[in-house]
Amino acid sequence: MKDRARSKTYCPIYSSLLITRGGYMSDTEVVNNILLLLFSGHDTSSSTILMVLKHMAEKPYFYEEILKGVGLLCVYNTYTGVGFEPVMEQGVMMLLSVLVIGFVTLMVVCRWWCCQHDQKGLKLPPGTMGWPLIGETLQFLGSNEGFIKEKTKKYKTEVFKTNFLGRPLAVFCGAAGNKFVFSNENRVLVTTWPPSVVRIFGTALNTTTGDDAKRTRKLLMAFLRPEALQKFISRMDLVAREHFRTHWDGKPVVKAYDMMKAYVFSLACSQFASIEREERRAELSALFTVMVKGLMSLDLKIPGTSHYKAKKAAVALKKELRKEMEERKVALSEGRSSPKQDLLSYLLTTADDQGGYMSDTEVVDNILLLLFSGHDTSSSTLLMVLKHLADKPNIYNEILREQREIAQSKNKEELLNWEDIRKMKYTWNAVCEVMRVSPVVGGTFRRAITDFNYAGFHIPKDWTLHWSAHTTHMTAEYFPEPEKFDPSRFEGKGPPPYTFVPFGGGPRMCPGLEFARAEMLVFLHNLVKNYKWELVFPNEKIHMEPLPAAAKGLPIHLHPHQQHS
Ligand code: HEM
Repeated sequence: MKDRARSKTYCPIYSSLLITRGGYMSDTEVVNNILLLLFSGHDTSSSTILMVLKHMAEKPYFYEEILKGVGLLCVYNTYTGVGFEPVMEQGVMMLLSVLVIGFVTLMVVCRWWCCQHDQKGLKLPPGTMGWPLIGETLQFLGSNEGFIKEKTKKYKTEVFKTNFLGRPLAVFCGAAGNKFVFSNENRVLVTTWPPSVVRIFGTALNTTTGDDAKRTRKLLMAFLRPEALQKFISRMDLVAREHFRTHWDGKPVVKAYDMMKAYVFSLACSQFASIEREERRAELSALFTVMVKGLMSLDLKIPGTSHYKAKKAAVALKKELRKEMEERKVALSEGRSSPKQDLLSYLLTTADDQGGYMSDTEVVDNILLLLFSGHDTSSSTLLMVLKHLADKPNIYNEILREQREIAQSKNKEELLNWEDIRKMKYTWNAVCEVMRVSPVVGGTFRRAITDFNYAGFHIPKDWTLHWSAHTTHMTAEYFPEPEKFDPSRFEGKGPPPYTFVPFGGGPRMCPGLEFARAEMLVFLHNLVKNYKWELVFPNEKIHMEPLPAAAKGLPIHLHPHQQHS
């Protein structure tokens, strides 16, 4: 509060409220008093003026009395019913009109000032706060990409403000905005999620900050970094081959999105918790589908609503994962499981830098988070890849050429290895181009932990902040002819830093990037070398749930290559 006294430029209306008898009003008092004054200003004076006009119309010598210099008394008397006779003259009407217009203008200017400046009178980013309570939540959620594009075009600034879920939100635009957000974690901002999401994930990495997050990330990265993943590539290929044998081979039409979800979830189950039985994975997957669907919905605490169902599904999932964990502890103690078997064993047996171990709750919450991440992100990205490749035969043919070369360099039974993944350069560039034009995560949120300035604007503490992939990816300055699909953009050094951000950036960057890259490339290798495809419904609707999902499961006609040739 002392800062307020130091500020030289605060709004004149606010200033008297902020400094009183050597102490300061609390923020709540300030806001309540401003509300009271605006309310009083809104009705009392206008009602009085209304009465004046009414009496003027009825009482003839009212105007003369005002002219005699007893205006205030007249107003009072008029209000209390003491009578005058009407003498309506143009001069009085003008005087009153000026008063009314002046009053209304003052109110409008005050409202504008309050919207443009914070309590200290510092300049906030441009933008509108929408409707009371809901702000611009519906527009933001409805078309995140369109909303941000429109605002960026309108304000032409690196940051604009809006109101999301009843809270002020600053949206950072372009590479400079991304750089600021990704470089200032724990200094001026921290990652944030709605309380309903925090309650579901509990102690997992995405909901922790500061040293707790660093410690958890370090433990997870030991398992997810490229060096550690290398030995799992053959296992991924094995899962992929089995998946194609069971769900694709010999079928003329396949619901590709549903199948890809099953594939990535099988992999996550296998790599993270060695859950291998198909029926068990199906049970867990059904629970995940409910959880993911209601994760970001309003926490209404009413049975039947989607968040209520999501919470119940999360409780059931944690119960199942706890069972897996208890069985694993026994297996580890009896020597039936190795500490390196999968992520579950690794987290149970590996100490952090201080020699401490994750608690059981942390282990379960983090496995839940990784299974959740593995359940939807990569399958949504693959969905977009299949849609793009279906109508871009040139790109498909280049990928086929690369994948055939890799397949022909091995005998039929030999599984893929890390070196093969490294050779899939063109395929990865094409996937990157898909993620540029259709990123499945449009951006995430942070919270300001202190007041700060950005691009000449003041961002108050506790505001929510948002970085956006869509707008950056479609900026002609970074990606010439942004609408054109061109995988060669990623050749050589690729795009400049902070311009291509499908996995976020900085200390909160997606730790599953390498895992996702490997699982998507292994899948595409097995798909493209065997099949070409056509979309059954070329205009099939894509829903946001909250990640892109195909409304009908993306049915495709499969054309095996032998048939073609
Ligand atoms: C194509 C697939 C994927 C995409 C596009 C993606 C994208 C992202 C993005 C944008 C973030 C937020 C970064 C930020 O806030 O700066 C994130 C966070 C995260 N992702 Fe991924 N992800 C993918 C796959 C995966 C996979 C397969 C895993 C698990 C192995 C995973 C695990 C995580 C975790 C644990 C976080 C939270 C990190 C933190 O809060 O520190 N992701 N991901």
